Amino acid sequence: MAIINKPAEQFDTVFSLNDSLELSSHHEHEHVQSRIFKIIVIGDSNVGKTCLTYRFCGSAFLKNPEATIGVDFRERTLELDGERIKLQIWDTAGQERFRKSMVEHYYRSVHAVIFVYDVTSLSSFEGIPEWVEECKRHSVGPLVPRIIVGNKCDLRDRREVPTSAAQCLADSYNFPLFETSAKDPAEKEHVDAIFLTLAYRLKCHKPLRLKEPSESNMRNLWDQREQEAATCQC
Ligand SMILES: Nc1nc2c(ncn2[C@@H]2O[C@H](COP(=O)(O)OP(=O)(O)OP(=O)(O)O)[C@@H](O)[C@H]2O)c(=O)[nH]1
Repeated sequence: MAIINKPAEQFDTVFSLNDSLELSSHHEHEHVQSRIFKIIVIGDSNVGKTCLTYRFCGSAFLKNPEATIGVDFRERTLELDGERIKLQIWDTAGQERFRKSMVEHYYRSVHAVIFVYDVTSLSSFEGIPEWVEECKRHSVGPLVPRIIVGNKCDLRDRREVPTSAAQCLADSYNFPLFETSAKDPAEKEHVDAIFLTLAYRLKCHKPLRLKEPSESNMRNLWDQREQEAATCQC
């Protein structure tokens, strides 16, 4: 199952699997400039944020992911209607102790947000409003596109969050809702659709060329992440 709703005023283009679309690795055509968009993926620990981003950027299902410490960066370049769009995806840590020093970085200059919950975990779904609040506290404005994603739909017998409840919540925020599975290979296109929906939305509404974060900024973040991993007591 993929796109559940599509409120027109929030998302005037929702990616359809029939749209013609070219995807390319970011190693190709390095000389061609792309517009770059930062997307953060947030939600409770263990809901599958890493697996979803890995599925989108690397195609496969990541079998034994470790808890994210700080942040992991992945990116994928798309060609949409002849324009190159680079999605820089920030896979954030769900565990509070691994987020602490990074939170400000997550939200700085963010272009879109994906909230993830696990359909087999009611508490992860009930946590979504708190994640929405956290975005607000960090000044993520109302025009920043947001999507709610229910992951792990392959675990049909263990579902705790009915689609109707999720739809209700999504409607209350006027965010699109997707349900999918990072694990089920048949859902790969639907995982793509989540990111592509955002890419289309960003492409159509952000005409400015955005600056890519400098190499040194990215290095600083990585250094911070390494330090956190080294001092972690777990
Ligand atoms: N059955 C099933 N398991 C999944 C799916 N996605 C992720 N998992 C499993 O859920 C667990 C957590 O996945 P992660 O992607 O590491 O979760 P996360 O949200 O990034 O966790 P943190 O890094 O702690 O925030 C792993 O054991 C995955 O194998 C899915 O779609 N279906």
